[in-house]
Parts: sequence; structure tokens; C-alpha cells
Amino acid sequence: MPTRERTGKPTRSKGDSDGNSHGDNPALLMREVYRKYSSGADETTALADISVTLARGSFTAVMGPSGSGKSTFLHCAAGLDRPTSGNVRLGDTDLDRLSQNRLTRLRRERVGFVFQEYNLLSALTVQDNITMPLRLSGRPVDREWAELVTRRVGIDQWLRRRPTQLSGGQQQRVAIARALIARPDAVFADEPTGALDSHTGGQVLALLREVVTDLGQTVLMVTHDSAAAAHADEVLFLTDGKLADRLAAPTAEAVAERMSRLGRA
Ligand SMILES: Nc1ncnc2c1ncn2[C@@H]1O[C@H](COP(=O)(O)OP(=O)(O)OP(=O)(O)O)[C@@H](O)[C@H]1O
Repeated sequence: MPTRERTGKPTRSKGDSDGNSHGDNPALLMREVYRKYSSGADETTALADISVTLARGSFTAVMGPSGSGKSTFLHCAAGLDRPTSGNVRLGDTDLDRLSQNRLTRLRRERVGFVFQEYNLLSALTVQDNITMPLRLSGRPVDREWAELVTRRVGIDQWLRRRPTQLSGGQQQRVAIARALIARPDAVFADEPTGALDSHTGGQVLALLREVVTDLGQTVLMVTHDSAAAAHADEVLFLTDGKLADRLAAPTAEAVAERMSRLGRA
């Protein structure tokens, strides 16, 4: 059932148009992506023939054994790394055609990041941390969106504090608000609950789910945790850099079972 955010605007469900300037296209399209690392005679294929489409307003988890290519996948998808071959399209932009400067600008303006370690600036207030991506790209703050995000993420009462005056879970909420402030094409989360206890981690995952369901954002999350992956609409399983399996409407048990099957493969 579609929900409505507090502004009264209808929100998107999986696959809908996003209502912003980027039209009907998917949030992310990866086509036949390879990422190889060479050192001397050694070559490692970290990603092999990855083709994935993320619909706007979808929540996707990426799982796989250690070394299976999860971080490389996230970095290539988010424009932090360039594939050796293949295409990555974020919204309506082909990343392989961008210069390094344009790619940096795109990451600031159209991508949100949430890391395990929050990466907040301790000298700045929560408010200034959240609006930092906009200041870096010289863009004005959309007050209505900023208020909606801070309220929705549940940090409106801490805006004048410094990150060190907040708990880990509260800091991760600030990082999520910062990731959303520019209304990105996609939010990339790398083990966002890795540093949190399971209760607080559960709250952060529920928040990411709301960010997708209520605010229509697109989230791609790398995780080792089956229970975390179960918050997503779909789980992608990587082994040896390949997309080995995928699971829609996951439960923690089904995810754990697929993971153990991959381990035996
Ligand atoms: N800079 C690099 N140079 C050479 N090989 C690399 C480099 N980065 C990653 N690799 C290799 O690429 C493969 C995929 O690494 P990646 O970090 O993406 O895996 P991962 O699934 O995220 O692992 P983990 O769960 O342990 O974080 C591994 O074999 C790794 O050793």
C-alpha cells in the first residue's frame, strides 16, 4: 500500500517514477561490469560480469563471503571506483563517461553514503554535518526537505549538539540524514550497523526501511548480517565476484540458508 509522507505528497513504491528531475529511469543500472586488479603476474577478478538494475524506491542488500566482491561492487556502483569494463549508470548519467572532477561532483550531489564508522566531523554541529554535502557543492539547503528528513530520521532535537555528544545509534541517524540531504539517486550503506549493538542496529535498519518506504529513496546496503539483509526488498548474493543468487522478500532464516548453501558450493 502506498504511504504518504507528512507533506501530503504521495510517496513512491518500488519501481515508480521518483518525482524529481531524473525521470522514470532506474536509480542504478550496471551492465556486464568487471573489476580486475593486477599486480605483477597476479590478477584478481573482484567483479565478474555483474548486471543489476535497482528500481527507484527499492532497498537492496548485498551479501557474500569475505572477499566475494561486496565492497568492490558498492564502490563501482557509487562512483568511488571505476570498473575495468562494463557500464554503470546512476540515474541518467553514465559514470564511465565522466572525468574525475565530474565524478567527484556527482558523488557529492547525487549519491549518499553511510559507513560503519559514521564519519561525522566532530568540530561541527549535527546541523552543519548534515548540510555539509550541499555546502561542498555550493547548493542551497531545501528547508522543507531538510526539516522532513531530520524529523523523519528522529534527530531534530539534537541539531545543535556535536557528534561526540551523541550515542553510536544517534550518530548513525545523523549520517543517514546527511546521506539524504541532497535527495540522492541512491544511498550506499557499507555495514551501517556493524558498530552497533543489535537493538540499536535494528532501529537503524528500520529507519533505512522507512527512508525507502516513506521518503521514496533508493538504498543499497552491504552487510554480513542475515537479520540486517532481511530488512531489504531483495538480497543479492556474490561469490568470487559473480552474482550467484538473489532472493526477493527475504527473511533472516532464508538469507542464512542461502548463505550456507553458497558456502558449500
Ligand atoms: N586494491 C586491491 N588490490 C588487489 N586486490 C584487491 C583490492 N581490493 C580488493 N581486492 C581483491 O578483490 C576481491 C574482492 O574484494 P572485496 O573487498 O570487494 O570483497 P568483500 O566481499 O567486500 O570482502 P569483505 O567481506 O572481507 O570485506 C578480494 O579477492 C580482494 O583481495
